[in-house]
Amino acid sequence: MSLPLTEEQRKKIEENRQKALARRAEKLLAEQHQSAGSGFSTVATNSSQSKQGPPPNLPRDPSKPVNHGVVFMQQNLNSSSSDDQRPHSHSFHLSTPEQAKGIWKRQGDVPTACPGHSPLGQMTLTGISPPLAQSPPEVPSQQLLGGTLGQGHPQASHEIRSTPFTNRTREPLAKARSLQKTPASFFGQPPRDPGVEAKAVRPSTSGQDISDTNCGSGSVAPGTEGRHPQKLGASLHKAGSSQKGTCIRSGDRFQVKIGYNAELIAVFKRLPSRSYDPATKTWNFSMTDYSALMKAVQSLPTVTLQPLEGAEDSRESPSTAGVAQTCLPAAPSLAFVKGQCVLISRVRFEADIGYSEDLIALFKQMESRNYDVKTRKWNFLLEEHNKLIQSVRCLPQVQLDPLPKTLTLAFASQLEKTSPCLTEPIPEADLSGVDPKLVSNLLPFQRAGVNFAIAKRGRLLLADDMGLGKTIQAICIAAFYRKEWPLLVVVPSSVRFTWEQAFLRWLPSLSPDRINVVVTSRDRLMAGLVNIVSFDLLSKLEKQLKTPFKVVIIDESHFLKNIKTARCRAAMPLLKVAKRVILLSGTPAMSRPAELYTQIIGVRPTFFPQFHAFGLRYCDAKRQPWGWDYSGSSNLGELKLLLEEAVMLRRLKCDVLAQLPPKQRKIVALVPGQISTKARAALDAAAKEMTTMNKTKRQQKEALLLFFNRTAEAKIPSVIEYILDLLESGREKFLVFAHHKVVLSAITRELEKKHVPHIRIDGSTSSADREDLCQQFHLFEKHAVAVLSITAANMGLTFSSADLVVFAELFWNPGVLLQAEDRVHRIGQSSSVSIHYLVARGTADDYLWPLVQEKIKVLGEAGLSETNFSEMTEATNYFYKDPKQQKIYDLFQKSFEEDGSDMELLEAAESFDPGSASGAPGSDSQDVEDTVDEITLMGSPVKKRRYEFFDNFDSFTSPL
Ligand SMILES: Nc1ncnc2c1ncn2[C@@H]1O[C@H](COP(=O)(O)OP(=O)(O)OP(=O)(O)O)[C@@H](O)[C@H]1O
Repeated sequence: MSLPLTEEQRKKIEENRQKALARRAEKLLAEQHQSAGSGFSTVATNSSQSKQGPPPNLPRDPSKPVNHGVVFMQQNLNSSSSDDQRPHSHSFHLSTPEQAKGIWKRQGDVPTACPGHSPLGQMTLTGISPPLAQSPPEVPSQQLLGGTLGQGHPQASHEIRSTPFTNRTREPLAKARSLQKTPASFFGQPPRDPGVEAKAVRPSTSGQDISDTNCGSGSVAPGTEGRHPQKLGASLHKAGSSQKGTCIRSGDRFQVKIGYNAELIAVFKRLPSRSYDPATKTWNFSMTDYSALMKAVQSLPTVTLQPLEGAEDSRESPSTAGVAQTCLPAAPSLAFVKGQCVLISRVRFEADIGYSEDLIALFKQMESRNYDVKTRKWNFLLEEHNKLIQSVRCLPQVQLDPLPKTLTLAFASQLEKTSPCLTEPIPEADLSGVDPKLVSNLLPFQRAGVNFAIAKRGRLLLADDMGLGKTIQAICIAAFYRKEWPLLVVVPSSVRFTWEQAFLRWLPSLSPDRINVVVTSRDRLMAGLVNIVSFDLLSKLEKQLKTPFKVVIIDESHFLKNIKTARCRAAMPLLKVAKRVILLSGTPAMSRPAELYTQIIGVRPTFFPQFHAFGLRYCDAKRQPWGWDYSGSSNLGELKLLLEEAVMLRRLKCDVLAQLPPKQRKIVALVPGQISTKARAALDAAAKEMTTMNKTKRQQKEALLLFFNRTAEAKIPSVIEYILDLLESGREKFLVFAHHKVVLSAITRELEKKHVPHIRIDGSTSSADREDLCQQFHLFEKHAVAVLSITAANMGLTFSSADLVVFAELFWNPGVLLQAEDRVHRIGQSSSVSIHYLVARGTADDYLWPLVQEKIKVLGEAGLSETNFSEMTEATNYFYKDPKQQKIYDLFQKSFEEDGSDMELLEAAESFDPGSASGAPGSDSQDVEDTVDEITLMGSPVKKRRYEFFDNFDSFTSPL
């Protein structure tokens, strides 16, 4: 076993070795000069050219021999720091700026023509990239980095792969790599002493060598010349055989992690700030010695040191700034990092970017800096955003994208502020010009909503949860701008008349004849002061518009989510020119942020003028073989902040529950236009029958029953349309009560067709099944509909997982209706319950509804009901006052109140067959089929089945 060498012995050996190397290098230099003089380039030069060919556009003076400035001088460590004494050889110069420019342009095409421009993930002698600061403007940095595939910062390399230059750079790179593996074969010579090879091609660091000229950097700024690339040949040899180590920053010093290497240790020992840590067995140095070390390492053929990440650092070592500039190969491409600023609160943004030492040094100069240990990201006050971005632009190896312009505009006040203020109070709007009835009825959160809208100058997306009273708020906001009317209200067709009722209810000052409900495409869109139109009719009528509406309300604005639809194409131009835009939706986006885009630009047309920019930031846009995929989501926190700041107001039911009544009832006035001609004729005939004189009591009741039954069949299409609108609006779970089997069947058939999960409970459902179905409904995850018979499912069942009940039909006994409502409004229900009564004008509903209201009132007076329907609904003026109508109403009232004859009526209803002219059992059902087929909502024929209304009869007839 031999004893380890002493330090002195090692030193001696090393010195001898260095001398030998220097002698061999000198010898080689002489040989090279000889061959240059005879018109041949160095071996390396020849090889390089022969493999890659001369650059196609490279201006070249054929009279000048190509010499790659090969340097053979042994580097003197003692003088390395500032005084580079290596000889230079410049036998090829670009003499004109055009030549230089041409070369830069060529970089992407022939990257290895300038081998030193192959940037590195780790610094070896393979060549050092020129700093990006030196890059001519027309050459993207990625292009310059083209040779770093897979070696640089992951993001940077990703960028490179996605550029068109990638393919062009791959081939030469592959060549270069293969050269690295087999340098000898590349040079067409047997392997040589790597040390000699390395030195043989060492470029000058103080002057311009051949690689400078090839890269067109003929006029190099003095301070940056040290960054010039090394010769390919030298690096190839070194990369193939060197021992690899890393420099690691530790406070204001750095340590070198590497295995034992005698040459290196000799270098270490010459550095004044050296210190050896026996615990970690590593050497460490002051930053002032960094550049000297790196330069010295360049001359060691057996060592490759990965530099400090992001090291450039003339700042770090002012005393050796000159050294760093001349000797230290800067590492812009090595640590190239790319990222973006992202908003994280109303007043702060974070830098979402990879690690860069320079960048962190810069972050630390920001007064408002804050490091989030959880996200491991730095964040700052918005007011420092512009300053930070400007400073980062000085770091060539960093690309930090600023916040998008839309955000800087939306948060302009925060960007300019000197002291942050989290919430600025929204001023109380002066509503003295609005009908007092409306203003006094606003709940506190609704009033706040109106204030918000007016603070936003009447342009907003009011996205309150369903049932929170968006209608009353929208009417109030629009009324605030009444001087700018006529007003346009665009709504789903099933609620056109509900809106009319709401205007009548809340704005008594508005004469009913000033309201224009557009029903057909022949109607005029601007006939009223308030014009209510469906989405679909709008797209047919918008051409009528000569002057734009200044105030526009869009109900269920998520109907505009698809920019390609006719409804969206019709509405968007109107919103762009309108002064006030009030969008209403309880579910502005049901599945992805892309759905919000049209609504955002509806409110703020200048935000994200290109959808693609929006898609990239918030929809995680990805390029696919077929185009861009915008179905994802990204930066949602920022999107929410942007919406809340400038576009949207959203309150959830749970936020304002204390202000809400336990039940909110709403009358939905169904569109008469949707009752087919046949159904209308049948209804008219039934109504006429009722008013015919000289009828026996029995005949009167039969006529009434027929009218009731005809009403059911006439309402089917509108009912189904309303249910589908609810589903489209994102209503998740709700109950639909109906009385006639034909209605229940039409609904379930449609739900089946649309694959909507649902259950059905009617008189034919056994007791055991009822419970199971109830459970099934609870377990449905997303949307689901329970289709229930008013009389068979109004008791004993709990559906508290829903908070909406829809009555597709009215029933003359309000007790039954209240019981049905309470399937949802019961223990276990934590929300305010919404109840929608679908009422069709010109049908039996005209009489049933006032009857129900009247009865409830009586019950209330008797202390038997807490509910007063008329206070909570719009349709208080529903009742027709003409004598004929009055007669029918009286008939209804009498028939349903006299001698507890519900049983008799129900029996008659049970035997109703919608297809029969008389309503008598046994007739075919062609009539109702035709009715429904006309609007293609029903598929199969309605088959008559026995109704079993009476399994709950006790509860039905018993008082509340
Ligand atoms: N301040 C109020 N005073 C009296 N009734 C109100 C008030 N606010 C809302 N309502 C009633 O509550 C019911 C629900 O209101 P509205 O239809 O406007 O809710 P919404 O938010 O539009 O719900 P959706 O999204 O389901 O359409 C209506 O019958 C409405 O008249």
